[in-house]
Amino acid sequence: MSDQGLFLTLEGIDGAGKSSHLDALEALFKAQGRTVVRTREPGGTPLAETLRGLILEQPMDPLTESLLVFAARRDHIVQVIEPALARGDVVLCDRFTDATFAYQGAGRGFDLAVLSTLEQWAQAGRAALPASTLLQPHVTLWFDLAPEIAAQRLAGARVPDKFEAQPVEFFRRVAQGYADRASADARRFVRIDASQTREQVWLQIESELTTRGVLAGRGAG
Ligand SMILES: Nc1ncnc2c1ncn2[C@@H]1O[C@H](COP(=O)(O)OP(=O)(O)O)[C@@H](O)[C@H]1O
Ligand SMILES: Cc1cn([C@H]2C[C@H](O)[C@@H](COP(=O)(O)OP(=O)(O)O)O2)c(=O)[nH]c1=O
Repeated sequence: MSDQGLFLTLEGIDGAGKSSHLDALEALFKAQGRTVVRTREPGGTPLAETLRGLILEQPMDPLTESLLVFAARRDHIVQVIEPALARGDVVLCDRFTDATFAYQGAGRGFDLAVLSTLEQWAQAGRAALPASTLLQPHVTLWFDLAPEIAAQRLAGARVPDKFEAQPVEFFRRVAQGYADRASADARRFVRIDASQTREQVWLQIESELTTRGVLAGRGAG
């Protein structure tokens, strides 16, 4: 029997601490004999990484931002994510469509129905799934942290990009956007209490993945 691919995403507001666990997650799956494709959004292909530079640095209106995010995602899905899942790999992706609904939707206040339409268009005509089926992660680790704490963690940690420079009110809306996505899809979302220490956060991740059978063996998901 061939392995099934596993699509695992990490989400949360900037500074929630998700990037701090990518190395350990990759090592965890590799130790189980899985091939891991580690990637990110916006990005993950040469074209999408070019678009990432524009999205993170250039001022633009919310529709332009959404179109670029979905253009990058289309390329990423077609070139990287679907082929990896078809091979049976673990796709470990730092952000995916939930981030668009949280940042462009809740954060910027852009129309959620238009985002849903763009989501469908960005996935139209893909080989691996029927046209009516949207590619979604199997599991999403949602790093939930109060925006004030995230801002404290980020202060001085790195040069802020366009999003990280937003005021705390923006991140309150983004956090609410994630909470709404999580309650609408409670089976997929795993809430991680990101206010704890790195070690405690990691223990939560391991425990949740084990409980959900994701680490139970090859092909789980
Ligand atoms: N559990 C934690 N407690 C305190 N600081 C943390 C924790 N996790 C990460 N950090 C620090 O917070 C900052 C943001 O973490 P990072 O992993 O880059 O967040 P994200 O990828 O979600 O934006 C970094 O300086 C990191 O070292
Ligand atoms: C995927 C995605 C990211 N973003 C934003 C969220 C983040 O602020 C930024 C990049 O995310 P991230 O890679 O987490 O940033 P960093 O490398 O600085 O930790 O892009 C959107 O606004 N919409 C999207 O659809």
